[in-house]
Amino acid sequence: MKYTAVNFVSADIEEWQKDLLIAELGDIGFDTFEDNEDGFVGYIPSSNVDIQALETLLLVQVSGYQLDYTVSEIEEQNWNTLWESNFNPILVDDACYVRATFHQPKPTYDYEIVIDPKMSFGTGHHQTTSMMLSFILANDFEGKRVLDMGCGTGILAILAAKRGASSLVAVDYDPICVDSVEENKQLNHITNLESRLGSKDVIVGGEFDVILANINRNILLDQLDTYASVLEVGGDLYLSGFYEGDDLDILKSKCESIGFSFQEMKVMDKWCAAKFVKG
Ligand SMILES: C[S@@+](CC[C@H](N)C(=O)[O-])C[C@H]1O[C@@H](n2cnc3c(N)ncnc32)[C@H](O)[C@@H]1O
Repeated sequence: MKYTAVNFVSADIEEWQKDLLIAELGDIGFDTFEDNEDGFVGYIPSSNVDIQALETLLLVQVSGYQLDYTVSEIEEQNWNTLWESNFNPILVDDACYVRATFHQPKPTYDYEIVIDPKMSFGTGHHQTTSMMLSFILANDFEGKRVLDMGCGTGILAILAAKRGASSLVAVDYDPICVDSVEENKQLNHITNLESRLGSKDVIVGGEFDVILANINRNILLDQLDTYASVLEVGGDLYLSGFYEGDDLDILKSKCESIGFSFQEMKVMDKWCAAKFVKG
């Protein structure tokens, strides 16, 4: 499988510039980013990218930051070895230890998740994943039917399973992520998790008590009506992948207009996560 990479060639690219690039490329489906020796790179499966949208975005937006960039296609395999050298274990809220297969187990913590992310997003290192894991740790999942939309590695569904969820559906439109969920559920001995390839179309008609969706503002806005149609009254909706401020206000007002009430939000480095309940 081929990936399209946009490489921002600058040794001293600022953190705020990276955040903006993540937000803007995220709107057209980029979800994997990393620093490398030449600068900052965003990746997307080539089959998911609209090259015209990408070129327009780079021309109109990114050139405004005066950043040089190159666009290229890479093979998935090249990238797999990169994350392995960069992935350190991470501890969330002193309770959930996330590690790769090649790290030593740490039985000291309440929950341990073993992840083999390959090309998928979701190791707990990104602020949005970390805040969603915090929500899962702090809320009741016992006996709940859970949907993890935009599941990446499946990390959120895996923690929800370990917190007692009765059944889980993990959905991603990227086949690499679906393979990754299958692999990660074995690594974590999870037997009640079903992975599905697709998007909001594959959940129509479903019934869930909890929805977890860490994607990005525009995709969430597009999918909220579907979430409302498959979530039970009183069910919990956790969203992330957007910024505090305007993004949050826009999502909040859309949620409230379709019957969700806002409960709580978390903010980490400008990223935001929010909990809503269906009225
Ligand atoms: C930010 S990652 C989140 C991964 C993981 N849930 C986490 O919290 O770390 C977003 C994921 O959503 C998927 N995605 C993006 N747009 C989607 C869409 N329209 N339908 C389904 N999945 C989508 C991407 O492939 C990616 O795996």
